[in-house]
Amino acid sequence: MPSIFCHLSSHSIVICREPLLKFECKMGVLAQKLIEMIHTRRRTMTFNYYLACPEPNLTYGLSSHSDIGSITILMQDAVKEPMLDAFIVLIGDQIEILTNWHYESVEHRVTTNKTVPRISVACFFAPSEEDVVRPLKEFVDAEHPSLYKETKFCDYLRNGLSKQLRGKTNLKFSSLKLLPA
Ligand SMILES: O=C(O)CCC(=O)C(=O)O
Ligand SMILES: [Fe+2]
Repeated sequence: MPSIFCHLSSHSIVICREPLLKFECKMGVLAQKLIEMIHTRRRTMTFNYYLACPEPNLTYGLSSHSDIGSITILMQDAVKEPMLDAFIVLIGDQIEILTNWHYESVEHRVTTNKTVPRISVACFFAPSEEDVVRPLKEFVDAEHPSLYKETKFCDYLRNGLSKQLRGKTNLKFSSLKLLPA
């Protein structure tokens, strides 16, 4: 079993490079920077098992949230079957902050199924806890003032983990503008 974890963990780094390289095509900058800043640092993985629920409309597997880190690679079993043999790539809050809201972190939730349980594996890539995250200078100018203050990732993480999941409210912790409650 431990070797499966190692295999998944090292492959997830390779998988993570692909979507990050797409950033370069769009922005003409940054892919390497994003890769260096993000994926080589804090890497965690969760294995999720969602029980079947006879009344799925009355419960969530996981309520609505955006991921605290930079990028999440999600592997799902066949239950949801959005696309077999595909990974889902979710942009997390740290990419929203780094790109000064050029890319938005994606709000998502998990629903349950009536009859079958569901399994997923999520690989979370994030800055290291000592990293200070702020919008990269390439995304800040007179027309696009910085929307986020400098935040040590460990403080952002601690704040996020101390709260219930609730939409994109974690971003308030770093935001320089007033966000709706
Ligand atoms: O299990 C899933 O499909 C998503 C899990 C998730 O969003 C999370 O762990 O942050
Ligand atoms: Fe998530």
